[in-house]
Amino acid sequence: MIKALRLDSRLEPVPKTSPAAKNRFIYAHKKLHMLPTSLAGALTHPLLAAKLPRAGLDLIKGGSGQEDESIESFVNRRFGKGFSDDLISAMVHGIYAGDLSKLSVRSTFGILYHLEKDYGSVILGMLMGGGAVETPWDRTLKENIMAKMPELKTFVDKTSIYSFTDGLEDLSKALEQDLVESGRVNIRKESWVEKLISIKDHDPIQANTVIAALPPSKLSHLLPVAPPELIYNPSVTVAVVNLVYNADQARLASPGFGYLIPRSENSAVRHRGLLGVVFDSCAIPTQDKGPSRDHTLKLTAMIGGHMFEDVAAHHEYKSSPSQSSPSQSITQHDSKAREKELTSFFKEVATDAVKRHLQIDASPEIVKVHIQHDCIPQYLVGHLQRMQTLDRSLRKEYDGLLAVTGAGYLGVSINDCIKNAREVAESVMSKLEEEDDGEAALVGRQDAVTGLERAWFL
Ligand SMILES: C=Cc1c2[nH]c(c1C)Cc1[nH]c(c(CCC(=O)O)c1C)Cc1[nH]c(c(C)c1CCC(=O)O)Cc1[nH]c(c(C)c1C=C)C2
Repeated sequence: MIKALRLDSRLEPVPKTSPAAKNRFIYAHKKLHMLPTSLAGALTHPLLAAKLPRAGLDLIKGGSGQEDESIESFVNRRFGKGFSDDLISAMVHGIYAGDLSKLSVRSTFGILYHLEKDYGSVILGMLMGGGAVETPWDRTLKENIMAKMPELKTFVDKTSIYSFTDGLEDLSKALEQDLVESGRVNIRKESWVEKLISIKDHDPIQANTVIAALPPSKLSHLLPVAPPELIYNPSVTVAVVNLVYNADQARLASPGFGYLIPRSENSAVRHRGLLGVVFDSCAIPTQDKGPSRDHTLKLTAMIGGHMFEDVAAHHEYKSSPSQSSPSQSITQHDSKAREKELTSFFKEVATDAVKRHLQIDASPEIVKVHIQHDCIPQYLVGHLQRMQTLDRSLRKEYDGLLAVTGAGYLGVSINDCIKNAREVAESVMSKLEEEDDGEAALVGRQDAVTGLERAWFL
């Protein structure tokens, strides 16, 4: 897609050899520790040394036969209590901003679930090279892409992460421009969708099929019969605080991608919900093309996630102790005023964390706070089974007229979202092309496209 959108020249790859690729940290016991990059590294990590003997049980325990459970229960069962508190909870903060006691192990760390299922042991499975979860669609896509662009393998092998010159927004902007220029797509940004109903010969828009990329709970409001699976999972809110320091006054002692705060160190009170800090200037150094390059240190702190409401309530309670309870204080605040007050609180949390964790005493020259409401869906235990049920009900209730895609279903990462969207769009197109009368091809068939087909293979 990057090639098709002619974005190659704006690509900012970070090689696997760079400090950002090699050094990811966890803040625990008042200092930064390197995050392990492999299972062997995790098992011999100093933070886990005392727990290591118990972890060996994974080799002899056998599988549980459970369909799904929380990440915490899986890790405790296989490696012993305490394993989740540091490394695993930090990783869950750094991907889902989530609570590992609630998230589904099968939907978030599917590799662990499959290693246990296939080999009876995570360690053994890894040693035997198992675990990769690949659906038939993944295999075909990989084969097709590799055949068309063999040079991509070298890029993937050499690259840790990538962004674009003006950030990931470059991708959505280029996609929009390309679609509009093609003349085949009509983007209606100002239109408000009130209901999705199946009718024929009716204004204002007729469609053979609808592919909804809305968050599931938003989609549920538009449907006459909303499947309950659409409103099961919550999403978390994350406060993103960008900090810019003068590089003469602020240096990173340990260059790398950034650091994460594990559950063991965190609480709404002590670390005030800090999930982690990205070292932007070091993570993607080539992105800054302006005169500020090499003269500024840019950091991004992420706060809240599954702790957001607790942190906000605690802060509000502290700032107006006359209120009788934290929850009461939230409802009595006007939401705009609340957001403003929270913004200055998050600035303070971020600058204070940088001072204490990175020993940067200078004041930032620029601070920007964006509160990203409901930005990461939380796949709760049983998510995959619910997606299978949803797949069935979309077939039954909507006759193949409605397909779904987006972060709320089968993967929160941008790569997953693009892959799943491409898959559903291609399947819908090929169904329409299969028969002369495209509408007839999509309606009332068991092989209708729902966008959730892969839920049966994960
Ligand atoms: C401090 C909080 C967060 C950081 N990133 C995110 C949060 C909530 C969000 C996020 N990170 C990842 C994803 C999914 C994939 C994607 O779209 O790129 C999301 C939604 C990727 C990711 N980040 C970390 C790991 C181990 C992963 C998994 C894939 C990979 O290995 O790249 C770790 C990590 N995240 C953050 C930091 C500071 C950090 C490590 C030090 C920030």
